Amino acid sequence: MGLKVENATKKFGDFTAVDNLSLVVERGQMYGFLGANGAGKTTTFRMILGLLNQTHGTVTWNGKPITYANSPEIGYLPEERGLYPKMRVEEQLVYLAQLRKMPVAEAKREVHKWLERFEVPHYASKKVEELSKGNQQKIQLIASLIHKPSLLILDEPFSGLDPVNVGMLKSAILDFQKQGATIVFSSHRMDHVEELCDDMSILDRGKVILSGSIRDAKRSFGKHNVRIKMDQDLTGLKEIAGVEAFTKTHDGAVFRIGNESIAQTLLAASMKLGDLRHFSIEEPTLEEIFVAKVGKAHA
Ligand SMILES: Nc1ncnc2c1ncn2[C@@H]1O[C@H](COP(=O)(O)OP(=O)(O)OP(=O)(O)O)[C@@H](O)[C@H]1O
Repeated sequence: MGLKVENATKKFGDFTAVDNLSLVVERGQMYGFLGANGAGKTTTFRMILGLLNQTHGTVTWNGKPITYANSPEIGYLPEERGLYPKMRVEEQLVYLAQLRKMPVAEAKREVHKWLERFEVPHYASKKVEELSKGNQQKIQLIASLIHKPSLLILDEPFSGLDPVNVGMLKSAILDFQKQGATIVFSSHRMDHVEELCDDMSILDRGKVILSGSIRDAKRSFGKHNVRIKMDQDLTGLKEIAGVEAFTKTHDGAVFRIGNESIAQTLLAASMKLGDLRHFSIEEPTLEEIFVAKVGKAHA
């Protein structure tokens, strides 16, 4: 059960935007969908939602194809956003909830609950076009989940938001997952995906090039980062055999190593330079894995 995409392919003329893509998202999971610009994320979402017909393949939600009948179970925050600029916020959200079979009184209660939660209760009677981009995004998120869907698909939900609003939307999405929803979201921000998801897929030119748990991806990547904080210049240590990358930071440096034994060499060498304030061996970040995998696929 859950969301199952099997061998989905989408061609636009001769161009294959999504190529034989398969993925499974278990019920209750928060799943990250990553890929460079044009990799095929939005096209995949549109196929899942039935907004685009796939050239081949099948999509099911809890064992059934997604059709008009089960569409109230689904929520979608589209990349191109889809609010009516001239319509007032409350009127619009209630209308959208009703389309997904929610009774008016309940929809009104939910609208006010969400506007309060997002600290914009006074926007209920404003037209969408009067709101800033970030505040429109809050309304768009409310529109996608007000009817309490069991599957929520979010295309870049945090783009264009300031850090306070990112935090607000993240916590709302996490709470929604805790209530049992299955959530799939795309993002170019690997740190958001790392923070929120256990599992993910990385898409490149329409194909899945890495998928599974983020923890496994980190373990199998076989690289570590050594972070050293000290006042002395650490540039010379990048010449140590086994150091694959070196990044200066405001308070020291980070060294990428392919073998953990190099960490001991770095520790000994840095202690010779002076007083060490901090030394740690860190897992690779999802961003490093993404850059390495997508870069390798293009080499
Ligand atoms: N209607 C269409 N007709 C022709 N080509 C299309 C159409 N929609 C998308 N494409 C192409 O399919 C590819 C995948 O696009 P898609 O929007 O799915 O990528 P994406 O991963 O969502 O990108 P981004 O991160 O930039 O939003 C792109 O090369 C795009 O130009």
